[in-house]
Amino acid sequence: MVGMETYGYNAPMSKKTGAAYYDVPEGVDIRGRYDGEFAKILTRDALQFVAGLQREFRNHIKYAMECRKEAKQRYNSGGLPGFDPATKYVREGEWMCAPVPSAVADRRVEITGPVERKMIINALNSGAKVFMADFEDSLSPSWENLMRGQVNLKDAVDGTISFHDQARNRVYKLNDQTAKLFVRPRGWHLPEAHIFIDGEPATGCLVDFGLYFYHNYAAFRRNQGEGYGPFFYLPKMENSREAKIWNNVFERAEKMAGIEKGSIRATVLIETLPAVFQMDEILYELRDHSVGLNCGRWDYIFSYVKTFQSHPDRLLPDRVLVGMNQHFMRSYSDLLIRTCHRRGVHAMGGMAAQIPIRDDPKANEAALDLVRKDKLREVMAGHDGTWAAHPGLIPAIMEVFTNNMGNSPNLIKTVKREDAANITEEDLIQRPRGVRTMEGLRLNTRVGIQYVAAWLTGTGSVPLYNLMEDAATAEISRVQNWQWIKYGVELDGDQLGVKVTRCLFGRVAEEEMARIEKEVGREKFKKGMYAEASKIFTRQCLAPILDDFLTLDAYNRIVIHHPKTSSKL
Ligand SMILES: CC(=O)SCCNC(=O)CCNC(=O)[C@H](O)C(C)(C)COP(=O)(O)OP(=O)(O)OC[C@H]1O[C@@H](n2cnc3c(N)ncnc32)[C@H](O)[C@@H]1OP(=O)(O)O
Ligand SMILES: O=CC(=O)O
Ligand SMILES: [Mg+2]
Repeated sequence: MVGMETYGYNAPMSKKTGAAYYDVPEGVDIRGRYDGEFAKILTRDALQFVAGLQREFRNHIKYAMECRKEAKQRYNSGGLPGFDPATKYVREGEWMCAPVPSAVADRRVEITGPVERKMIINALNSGAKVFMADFEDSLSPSWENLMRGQVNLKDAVDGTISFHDQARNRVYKLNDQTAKLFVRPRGWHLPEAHIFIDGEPATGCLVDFGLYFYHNYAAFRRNQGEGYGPFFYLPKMENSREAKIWNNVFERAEKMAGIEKGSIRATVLIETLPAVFQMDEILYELRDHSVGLNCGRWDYIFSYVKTFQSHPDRLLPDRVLVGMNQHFMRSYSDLLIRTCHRRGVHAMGGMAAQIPIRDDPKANEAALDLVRKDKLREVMAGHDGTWAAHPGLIPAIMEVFTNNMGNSPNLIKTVKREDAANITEEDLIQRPRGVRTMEGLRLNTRVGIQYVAAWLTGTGSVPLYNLMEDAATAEISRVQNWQWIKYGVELDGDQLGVKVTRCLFGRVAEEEMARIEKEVGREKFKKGMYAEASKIFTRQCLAPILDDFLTLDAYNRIVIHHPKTSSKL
């Protein structure tokens, strides 16, 4: 029998097995591993709150997911996404979002990263104005990662977080001045298979939001938000009806906490193609709770392919060629700026994928230069701030924004971008230009497999070939391969007339696996999950019907139920 102290003081213990289990409210069942630290998060009251959210909103969420399917069918039958005539009055109406709280008026550089303990401390200390703590693109959503993430965030908000790196004998603690914390829960589509509510897996984002909100709203408002908060980033929405659900979730949370309506604030990532036609509508639904929109450029590219999966006339060139200089990407960023500033909130830029290259000063300078150029384009266009993937990039990005923003904390009032009012539906979906090459196919495959291998072993963002890779960038590799195979595209950049076939892809996948083994070394390759990753990735690239998300299939491989030590339904 395991001792009580291992499990935390008040843990209920099974008479039969002597094992501790979570104390859950009626209808809630926890199937994840028991841990005394997790039990401080998974309290009866916090779970009651999450279950309340699930019960109130589950039918709305199901309906919203059904609507996504309907829209997909329309696009798959040749339809194009566009502005909704029924909500013209919202787009043309004169209304404003609630004023931006002063605690987050200045967001010129935001660092992002998974909710890992050391990274949270480093990010909060990084000198960035905001830290976006991520349960999404950069986190592999294992039970351990999610629950440790909640523990870490609670300690961070309390100000007590520390980390002892034993190998380096270094202790990490928070500085006096830290970045403001935003938390990004998962997207609506992801279930949390370790928590069942009324016999069904909980909605992942309601678990992330609910547990974090419940445990932190009071301390956050005291220590971070100057009376506002907590603050959130909301990912992967496709339609304003999804924003409306979030708005209702926020109102319910505020009521439970007894705090003013409009306390919670959120920035929505515009990172699906359908959502770019709904930006006003999304802000409108969240107008009491909004602090802007963000150009989630990587998922946006993924969504372009997904939306046009049945449109062989809109195939992507090599992934490296799909940047912000493509007309459809620039139009999206410009319209986002105009929309946000017209409604009085931040228009945030996106992530440059470059990271510092430690062992090659020349390559490092070239990477930094690309980041500077990308950020200069953003600030000159009117973005109020942007994302950094790594603390080493912050000084350069800060300098670019500070030198070009004047003295104000943001550009909301000063850069209106009225010219962007002329952006048309066609501008927003214009075919990307560029060539396709064998190296493009190979790189997608090599990156996709290595990313999935990392994800299966608990790491959701990795450095690969000097770039940051996460779930969004890996999705581009997957769907681009799928699209090229499905339509048998010619690799026109190589001038060899080679067409992408299932057979060619099979050979490429084999050869790239051999290359990965060589690069990572035989030992690591054997111990890692490369074979499983290759199976998942290649199956999805070859699937007759495109899977909606890479991580939905892979998720089944990281779910670990512990029926003996968990709670009882
Ligand atoms: C498409 C999107 O959604 S973008 C947003 C989601 N993606 C992300 O947030 C990616 C965030 N970035 C990362 O995860 C990391 O930077 C990686 C994986 C790309 C590279 O990480 P590493 O290989 O650890 O980088 P590196 O070894 O250079 O790190 C140096 C130090 O910086 C820290 N660091 C690196 N990135 C971050 C970060 N984003 N936040 C905080 N600290 C960081 C490391 O922890 C390390 O700290 P230490 O010196 O105290 O040990
Ligand atoms: O979440 C950000 C993105 O680019 O995707
Ligand atoms: Mg994203």
